Amino acid sequence: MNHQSHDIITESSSSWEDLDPDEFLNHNKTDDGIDKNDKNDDDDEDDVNENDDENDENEEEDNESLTSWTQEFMEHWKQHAFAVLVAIVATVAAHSYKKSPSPAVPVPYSSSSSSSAPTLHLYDDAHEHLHEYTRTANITFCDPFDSSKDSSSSSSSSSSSLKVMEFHISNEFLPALHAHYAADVWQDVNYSRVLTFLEQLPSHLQIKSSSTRGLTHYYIDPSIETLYPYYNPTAEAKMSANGLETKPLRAAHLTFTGFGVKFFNLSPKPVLLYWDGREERKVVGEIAPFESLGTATTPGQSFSMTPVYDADQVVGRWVVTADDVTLYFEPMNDDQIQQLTQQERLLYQMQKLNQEFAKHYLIHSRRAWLSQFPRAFPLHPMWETSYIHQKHVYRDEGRDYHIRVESVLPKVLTIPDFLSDHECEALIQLALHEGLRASTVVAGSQRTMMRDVSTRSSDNTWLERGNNATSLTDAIYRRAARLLRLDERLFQKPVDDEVPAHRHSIAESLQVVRYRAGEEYTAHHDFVYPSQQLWYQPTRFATLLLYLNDDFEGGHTVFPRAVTRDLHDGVRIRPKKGTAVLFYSMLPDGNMDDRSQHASEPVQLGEKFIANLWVWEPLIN
Ligand SMILES: O=C(O)CCC(=O)C(=O)O
Ligand SMILES: [Fe+2]
Repeated sequence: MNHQSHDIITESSSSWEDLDPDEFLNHNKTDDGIDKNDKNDDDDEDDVNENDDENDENEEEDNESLTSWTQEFMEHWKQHAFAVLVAIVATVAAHSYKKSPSPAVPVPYSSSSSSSAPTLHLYDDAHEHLHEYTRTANITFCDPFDSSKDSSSSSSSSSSSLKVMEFHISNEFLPALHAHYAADVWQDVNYSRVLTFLEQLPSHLQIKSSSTRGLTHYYIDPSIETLYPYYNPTAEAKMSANGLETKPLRAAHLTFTGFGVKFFNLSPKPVLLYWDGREERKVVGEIAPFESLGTATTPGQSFSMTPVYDADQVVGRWVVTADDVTLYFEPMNDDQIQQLTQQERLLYQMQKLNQEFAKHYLIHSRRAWLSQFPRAFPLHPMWETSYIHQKHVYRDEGRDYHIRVESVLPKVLTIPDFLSDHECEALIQLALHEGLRASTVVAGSQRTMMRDVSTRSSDNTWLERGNNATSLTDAIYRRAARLLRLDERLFQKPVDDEVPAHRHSIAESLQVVRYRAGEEYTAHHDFVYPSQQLWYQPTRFATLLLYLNDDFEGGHTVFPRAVTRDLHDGVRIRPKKGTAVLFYSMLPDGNMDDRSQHASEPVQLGEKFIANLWVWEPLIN
């Protein structure tokens, strides 16, 4: 069985330093021969409560197997050095899987069909895309004393948008790191085993200094020149007093100033987060102890926090700016931290570990870390978005589909004629038949749904695949899977009572939305912020937005933060019946893409119909 190596090096070793980034990136995909414990893959689908029950039942058995597990864990880490060696070989083969193909020299406005034929990722069964999953897949650790080489500068690959980065973890947070590695060995989907056996979590790191050095990769924003490879500064030169001056390319200054913020509750009590308006405050959501909650906002906005059961006692207030978007409610002093239960202390440390990583990520990438460390890089493939207006063509069921890159930062692509007129009309009829209800937005770390007309004023309904006695939705799911280059079986719902459940889905039901005149969806992100206790860190990875009509005015889809040379309002897409918009909410380094923020402008006249198909990574929550 394949399992990724856990790359904590306790003794001075130069082997990892010699890896180039490609090797480093993939060397976790090593068969190190360690058997995982008995947890069946089918457990992946269990929800949190089911897992709790199962854990109670298995507690005795678990206690017995703990010693052998500990040995296994020890063995596992000892084999590290060997794993690295094997990995160097393995990476050559694995190279193409994790990395986007080397960008060919861009040819402006031409079809690049031959280089972009879709490779479908087919699996023997629908779980296979997770067989090698570990949460720590893309990090590795090394001896802090071995500074014989400066890893951060040595290994960046010109063909890759990912660059090696070094980060440091204070030793006080090492138990949290051990917990994540233990979760990998246990495949502990909700950390219930980790939290039950935390006294026995092995601590194998013999660290002699005050911090541990780790390595991972971060995504580098392509430069503005990269986005316009066909830009000719000489052709656009202008006359000045001293003669001809070439015009450098500059990114347009954006009028929209919004961004995502993430609030952390580093206290053992649940709290409520509020958005403070001039006259009233609105609940954004509840944040469970040691959990977080994110939302989209604008500079100068005030947020406040109260205990759940005392709305008058404000315990924190923040006026947000784009420079500081991860905000902590951290009321405990050292004594209070010591008084926490062991479970609470571990959860606290896990958040502190994430915070420490986030600082390093920000320094390197200049982006806020909105995911939870450790977060594996996305397993799903992404279409190459090397430059604006790049084109791809792929063939599906006997016809060509043309893709055009609308934006690189964020990654937005359009596919005209993805649906036929007849399919668009049939989907609208199906939705009307099902009945449309007031749209809601996700709120709180418990992810409850709330109506908020000031944000999203539309109506919607959900169309399940196959459950509508029609092959229409089924055909759309199949086509969407092929566009995303994913096995269409990953888009199937588990069949009720199927034992063992051979399927799980990474796609939500199709959501048909209707906007009437005046209705809109203000700038938001489609990704969600998963609990730090979820091993898979499930979140929305990509959105496929389908325009079902265009006989209305207004209602453009806007990416107000898209980087271009001249569009101050970002990229605006005029709805066209049958066109699909595909955009990614994640970056290749596992971070959420803050720039993926988007909106539906108000409809001015008539009614706008769209369908959303959300695809999750690495699986649906
Ligand atoms: O209607 C649109 O153009 C955007 C819809 C959207 O962003 C959503 O439903 O999440
Ligand atoms: Fe959206």
